[in-house]
Amino acid sequence: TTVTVEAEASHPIPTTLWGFMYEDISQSGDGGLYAELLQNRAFQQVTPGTTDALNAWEAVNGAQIAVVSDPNPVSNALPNSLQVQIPSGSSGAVGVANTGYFGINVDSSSTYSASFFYRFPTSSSFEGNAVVSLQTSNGDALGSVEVPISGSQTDFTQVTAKITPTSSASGTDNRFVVTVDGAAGETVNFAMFSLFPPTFKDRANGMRVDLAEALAEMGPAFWRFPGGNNLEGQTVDTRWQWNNTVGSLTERPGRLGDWGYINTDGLGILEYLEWCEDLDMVPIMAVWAGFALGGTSVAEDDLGPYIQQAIDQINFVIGDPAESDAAALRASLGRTEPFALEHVEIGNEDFVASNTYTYRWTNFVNALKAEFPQLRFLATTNVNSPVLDPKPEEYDVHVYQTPSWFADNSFMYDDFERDGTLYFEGEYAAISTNPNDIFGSPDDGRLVFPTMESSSGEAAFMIGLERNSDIVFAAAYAPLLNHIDGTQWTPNLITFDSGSLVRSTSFHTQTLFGQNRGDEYLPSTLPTRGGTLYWGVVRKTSVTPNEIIIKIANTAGTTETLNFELPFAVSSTGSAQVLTGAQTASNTLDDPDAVTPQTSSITAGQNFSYDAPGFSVNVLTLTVA
Ligand SMILES: [NH3+][C@H]1C[C@H](O)[C@@H](O)[C@@H]1CO
Repeated sequence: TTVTVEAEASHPIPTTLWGFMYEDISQSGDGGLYAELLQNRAFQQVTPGTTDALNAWEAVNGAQIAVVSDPNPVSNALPNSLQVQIPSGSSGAVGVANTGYFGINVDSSSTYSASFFYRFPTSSSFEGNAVVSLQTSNGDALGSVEVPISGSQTDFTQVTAKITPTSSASGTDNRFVVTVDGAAGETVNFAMFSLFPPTFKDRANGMRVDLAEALAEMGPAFWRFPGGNNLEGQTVDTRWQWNNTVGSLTERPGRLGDWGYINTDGLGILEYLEWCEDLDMVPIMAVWAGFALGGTSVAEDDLGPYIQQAIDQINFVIGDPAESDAAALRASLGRTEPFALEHVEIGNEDFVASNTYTYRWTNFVNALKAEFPQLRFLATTNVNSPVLDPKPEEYDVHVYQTPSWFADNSFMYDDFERDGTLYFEGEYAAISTNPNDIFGSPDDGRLVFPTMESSSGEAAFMIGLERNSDIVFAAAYAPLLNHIDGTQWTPNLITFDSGSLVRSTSFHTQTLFGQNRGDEYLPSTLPTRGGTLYWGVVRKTSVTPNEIIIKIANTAGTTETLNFELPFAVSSTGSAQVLTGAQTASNTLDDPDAVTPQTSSITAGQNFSYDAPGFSVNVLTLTVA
């Protein structure tokens, strides 16, 4: 294959092109990126007296434990507490243990911040210590600290403690334990426990370090949040609501998320926005748009309060504290300056409810555009179907398909009319090798981890997105994260457990694109539509001398030779970063580095040839002479 490259750029490449779609799915947030180690820490949204209410909690040494609706709760947002009754005649350390999110990683090089609220429902003369410890599941102490508690305390008060383990655990089957001396035979109510390891950039209430660092490696330019289906709620009342996710953790009620587990909302709108700044990402923020996933659409005449909530949400992000209560709330939480915000998405995947989106879109966008004329709003129905008023400036397009679909549709946007509309390829992934059952189970073709076949297919598609980045301003693989022990969707970019993570072959593909961006697109001989070999050429003008970056995807199993003919001289040697492996090669938690990008130097020059291995993603970097 001969590839002739033009000297004149066709268009600038948007800085926002490669980034992340995030939602709390498969414990991506709670139990994942959000660093809180305790599951069910505050008994949010559970029914007192039930077994489920005690999820992740166990009695220690004979304590009688139950979640109760507390007559004197720690807050109105957290009405439940854990009542621990120590039978008279007990002896030794008696209390409760939390098993975390399928385990707790304990590293002796870390100091852990523990806290809980307690009160004695009946005043007592007890004066003693609670022992707060990290233990292996068979009771070996890893670290512990004592905190004084008093029977005179009948209103909730918070105790905090730092635990520095004296040894690291061999695995993650560990527990957080709070006990008192059983001889006292007391009853104690506990509320909102918490256990944090060190966090990314040491932010309070922050992110798990290894996951945050892996995400940063991909060089993302944007962060779409809070969903995805998890924005929507199965019902109107359980939708994501920005104002329930801000302020003190004792003021956040949590909600039943759309993926079947309770969201603490400890990772809330302000934490998301600060996270965007920590990774130099622009937010693409969604507002709830009147449709709940269970099928309810709010009637047009009833949209007012929800539109106001969206206006408040946006004002929390960019408003003037002197003009808006929501912006004043932001300032009261320490952030006077507005955040950067340009794109607001109206709903999620409203093609499932396009019959009501026609009026929901019109009402939301007309109101929001009037309040925030500088913002651009994204529609989430199929492009121009139904026709929407006002005509959307931007659409969020999603596709989950087979690896070959992605190669076959690398030219999808070449055929789009250039009418000023911009496109966000907001979710895409090759998820199954079975075209007749894309969303099926692993024994019917569904991928559990990405493979070199799926990742090279995605790369072919991404090469098309980059060629069409005059109208495609952003694109994200989805979903981003999953906890191996609490997954609702595969494959994912990063799979993790309580103590480790794996960078999938698609993670490496995203990194190869995110870390090798050009500023402008150089047209070249077009790949064959429906073929198996794809390439694209960009120029990086932000460095001197400029760099020419050539991305190549080979979605077939055989090596392909490309002969490049450049319109100007480049250095005689260049670098090649190559991700390649067998068709079904995957990185897994058991073998996290089975397939990793390899960098080597290549012979280059104005005319040179390059052999792209079978099932490969290649990035060639040349220096203009
Ligand atoms: N159903 C998919 C599409 C939706 O937007 C996401 O929440 C889901 C997984 O990424």
